[in-house]
Amino acid sequence: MPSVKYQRGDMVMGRWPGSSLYYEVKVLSFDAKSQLYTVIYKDGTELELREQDIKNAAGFQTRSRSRSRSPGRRRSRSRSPARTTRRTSSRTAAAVAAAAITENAPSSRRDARLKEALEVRLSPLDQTIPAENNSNNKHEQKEENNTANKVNEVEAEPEKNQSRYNLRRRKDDGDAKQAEVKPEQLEEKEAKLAAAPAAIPTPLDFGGKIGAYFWLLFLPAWVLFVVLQVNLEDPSLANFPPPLPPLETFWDAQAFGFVVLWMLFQALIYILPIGRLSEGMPLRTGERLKYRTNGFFAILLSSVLAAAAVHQGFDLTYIHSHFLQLATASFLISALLSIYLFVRSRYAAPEHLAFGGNSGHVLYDFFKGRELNPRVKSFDLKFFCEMRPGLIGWCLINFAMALAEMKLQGLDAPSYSMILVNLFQLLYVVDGLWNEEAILTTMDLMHDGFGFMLAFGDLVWVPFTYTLQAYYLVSHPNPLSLPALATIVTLKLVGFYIFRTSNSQKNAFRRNPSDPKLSHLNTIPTATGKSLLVSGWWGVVRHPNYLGDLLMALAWSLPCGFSHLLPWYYMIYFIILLVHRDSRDMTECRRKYGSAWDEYCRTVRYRIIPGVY
Ligand SMILES: NC(=O)C1=CN([C@@H]2O[C@H](COP(=O)(O)OP(=O)(O)OC[C@H]3O[C@@H](n4cnc5c(N)ncnc54)[C@H](OP(=O)(O)O)[C@@H]3O)[C@@H](O)[C@H]2O)C=CC1
Ligand SMILES: CC(C)=CCC[C@@H](C)[C@H]1CC=C2C3=C(CC[C@@]21C)[C@@]1(C)CC[C@H](O)C(C)(C)[C@@H]1CC3
Repeated sequence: MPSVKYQRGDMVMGRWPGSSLYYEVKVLSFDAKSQLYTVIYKDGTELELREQDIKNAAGFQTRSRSRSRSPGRRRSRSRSPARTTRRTSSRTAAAVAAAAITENAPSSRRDARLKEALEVRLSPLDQTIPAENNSNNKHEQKEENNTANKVNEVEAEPEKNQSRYNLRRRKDDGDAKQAEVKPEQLEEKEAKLAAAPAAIPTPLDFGGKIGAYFWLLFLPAWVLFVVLQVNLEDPSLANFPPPLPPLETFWDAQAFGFVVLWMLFQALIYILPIGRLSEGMPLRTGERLKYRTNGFFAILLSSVLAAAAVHQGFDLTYIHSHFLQLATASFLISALLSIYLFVRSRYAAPEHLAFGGNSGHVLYDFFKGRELNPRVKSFDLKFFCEMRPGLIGWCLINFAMALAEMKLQGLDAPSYSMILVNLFQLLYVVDGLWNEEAILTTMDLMHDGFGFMLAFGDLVWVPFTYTLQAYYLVSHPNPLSLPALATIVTLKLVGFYIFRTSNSQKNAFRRNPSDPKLSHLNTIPTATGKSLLVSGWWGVVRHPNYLGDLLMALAWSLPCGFSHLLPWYYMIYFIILLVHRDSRDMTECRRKYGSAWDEYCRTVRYRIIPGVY
């Protein structure tokens, strides 16, 4: 080692990056080029530190009980960033370190330190991950996991340490004078580190606080607008403001009753001990929740119920004639549910909140959702709402629109356009329910809190705006030529193929990275222990599933023709939604995977449309 301040073998105190915690470490080497020391903590964790993050052990006061213990040794009372246990399993070291600061620093210093902590980058050390590992079928052998579990392995067998991390600041923070806090003063607070990721400030999505006000007002207003438009002979954006019906027409006790009954019926099916119990992805706490994935059974039973109702003489066109009242009832239920979710989240343990789910802005948190997986016993509210009442309701409403079209147009059978829209969307929903387990690896289930956005999205937005094409066709017939029909069907099938195979590929890989069926795919390892697919569909664009979904959306609008913009609403909304979702996901993945994500983006250059975007 060249002549530098600390020599190989020196026992010194190393600052845990982004925090004011110092632990005893041994210097392993110094890299003159990067000016970084590689140090090893007592639990076997290796990090790269700058000189100013290292102090002579002599400068620290000693107390026999705990001073010289490494983070990994303080079993009983504290957890260190370096030795997060399974309770904190999916947190990156940077996140943990950031949480440490929120707990330890007085508020005046806290912001500056948090900023610094969030600028820490976690990336794999090149020398521990040979270049050929980067992209040649080396799926990680274990269940996808994380820093914490790796660290646990390290503790058990330090000599087999495969998980080194290189923590560097993105920007040099110049005068980062850290108040030294003695380790023993921090023990109790450290114990809380595992629990506080939601407290880490993350950039606010959706326009932040002001955006939340806007969306809370705009989304219901937009649903009202389109629902009122679709009834008009000539729906247009220019009809603004639309003629509002009298206030009392919005409320209909019977419609409300039907919506409640529908929800209860779906809830009943959900709790039936029929169908698989699937495991969700590991949570921060290391826990894996179980989900009853009997969605396909639910849609079958719902179809039987619908058929029985028609058979018994129930006129399903009621749904068409009471659309506004049913939408109002669903809106009320989603609003009540959102309030319940917000209130219960105040009592939720911090580790149960979504990352960034505690911004401190009441309205923003209410909108975005705080709790990640709110459950009443084993009843998972987010999973249920996302997959059942709204999604299956969407098909029921479409079917009712087909009946309404026949009734109003005096047809013996629904039009081709109506049949296409019904079949295409039914296929989409049935596929989603058949592959219900795959939703457990989507953003909504893994990252997003459950609040107004999703409650309203699932219970109002999906059933009452995704059905607009069918509703539109009831009173705006659009005959289709055979070539047009064949083209639309082909488009739908191509889109569906891309959508399904790419989603299944990712889902299978996340569930079992060493699945032999995927062994031909190349991957990039990340410091979290998870890898990223870099060939197959996920090597074509970064969101192949969005591409397939967009092609399908196109096939849903085409049968409605080009006379009005309204049936194209879904397509336009969907482009905006997916582009925004892609950028949210990029931010989230960059946070999680650091330089490995950048490498993925360099390798797979386009986001959704190859060669275009
Ligand atoms: N009809 C509708 O209204 C909507 C439909 N959708 C559809 O739902 C489906 C799910 O969408 P969504 O949840 O947004 O996104 P994805 O299913 O694409 O999930 C994104 C996550 O996948 C993982 N990932 C990203 N890149 C890779 C890679 N190269 N290799 C392995 N894993 C990777 C990351 O999570 P990690 O690494 O943590 O596993 C990332 O956060 C899509 O098909 C979408 O089209 C979505 C929204 C609305
Ligand atoms: C503007 C607003 C209120 C947005 C909320 C967005 C939600 C409507 C969507 C977010 C992700 C969704 C997914 C589906 C439906 C729409 C929402 C809830 C989905 C269940 C549709 C069926 C698919 O097969 C799917 C399971 C992949 C999909 C998952 C994401």
